[in-house]
This record gives sequence, C-alpha cells and structure tokens, in this order.
Amino acid sequence: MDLRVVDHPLVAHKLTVLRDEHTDSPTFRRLTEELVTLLAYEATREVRVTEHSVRTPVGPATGVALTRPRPLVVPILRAGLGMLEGMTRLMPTAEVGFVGLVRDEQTLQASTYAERLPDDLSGRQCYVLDPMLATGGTLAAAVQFLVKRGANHITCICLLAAPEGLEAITALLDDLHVPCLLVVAAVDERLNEFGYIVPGLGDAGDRLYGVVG
Ligand SMILES: O=P(O)(O)OC[C@H]1O[C@H](OP(=O)(O)OP(=O)(O)O)[C@H](O)[C@@H]1O
Ligand SMILES: O=c1cc[nH]c(=O)[nH]1
Ligand SMILES: [Mg+2]
Repeated sequence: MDLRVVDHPLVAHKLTVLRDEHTDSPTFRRLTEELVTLLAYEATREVRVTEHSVRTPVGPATGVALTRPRPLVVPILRAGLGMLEGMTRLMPTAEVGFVGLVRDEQTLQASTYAERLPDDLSGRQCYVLDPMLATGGTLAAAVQFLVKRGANHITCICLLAAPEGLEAITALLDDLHVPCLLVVAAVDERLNEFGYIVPGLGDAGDRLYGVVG
C-alpha cells in the first residue's frame, strides 16, 4: 500500500481547527469538506483520462475527459458522509456507492448495516472515504466489499490514521494483492485503551452530526 501524507500549510491549519474540542459541528462539517477537497486533489492524481477535443471561441483545442466507466466514490457511513460533498465538488461526474459500518466500542469489531454498491467493479477506480483509520477494521471491511466485486484500483482518503490501523490495512492489502493508495492529512501517535486515535479529534461521527459540541 502506498501512503501519501499531504504536507500543506492549509491542510495543517484546517486540521488543527478540526482537532480543537471547542470547534462546533457546523464549523467541523465545513472544515471536513474543505480538507477533503484538498486531499482529493492529491488522491486523484492518477485518475484515468482520455484525450478529448473541444472548440474554443478561437479554434480547436485538445484536452482530456474522465475515462469511462466513471470513478466510484464510496463514503463509509456515517462519518464518511461528511466527506462526500468535498469529494464530489472536485469530481462531480463520479458515481456514488454506500457502505454502512459501525464499530462496537467494546470489542472494536466493525459490523455492516448497509451496502449499496454496483455489482461489477472491475476496471473502476474506487475512492473510499472515512475520516478515521483507527484499528483499521472498518476500512478493511469496506475494502473487502470492493475487492469481492472485482475492484483492483482502490484509493482511500482519511483525515487521520493511527500507526496500528496503517499496519492492519497494509497487511490485508498485501494478502489480497490489490494495489491501494491511502491519502491522509496526518498520521497520529497511537491508539488509546479505548481504540481512539491520540491526539486525534475525538469521535468524528458525533462531532460531524451534532451529538457533541
Ligand atoms: O478503524 P476502526 O477502529 O474500525 O475505527 C474507525 C471507524 O470508527 C468511526 O466510525 P463509527 O464506528 O464510530 O461509526 P460512525 O461513522 O457512525 O460514527 C470512524 O468513522 C471509522 O469508520
Ligand atoms: O479516534 C477515533 C477512533 C474511531 N472513531 C472515531 O471517530 N475516532
Ligand atoms: Mg463514530
């Protein structure tokens, strides 16, 4: 798995505000979208394009268009939904599929409660969105859904990752022999005894959707 940590002062600045426990939900949602747009710029460097010609008011020009089949964006519900707008702003013609996963906060095991993906993903570029890569169980389950449907080009975008989660997802992808790019704003120190990223930003889903703050 390739890891790309986006090193940019605007990313670092927005992430700092996001981490701040005093940041309220509306601000948290807006900053998440902005951050995803910046990360998506890096994450889509390898998006496939095909030569495409247009006429400008002055004459013919050769450019590019996104190749078909269109890229698929998959936010992992619930918190990944907060990243969807920021991603589709950059790639409005992408198709969107959904996976709903929730982590049991005692066992830290992820379980699936929703799944709506195209049947055949062979040849599709897939972009998975989840703000937090903690133990890696959730992202691993989502990636496995995609691989089962034939996906062989997967890019994951997370705001924060823990070293433990990176290790777990790298091991899974090595087993599956599927190339994958992971784009993050930062890799934090570790997980705490409750499976939360330290220093992290707390519970991303709760902070996005108003349970706290
Ligand atoms: O790497 P892991 O240890 O699996 O943890 C990360 C997952 O935990 C959070 O979701 P949560 O289960 O809280 O669901 P939510 O998005 O509905 O808040 C987060 O958004 C990730 O999906
Ligand atoms: O730090 C963490 C870990 C899992 N889920 C979150 O929302 N935050
Ligand atoms: Mg949550």
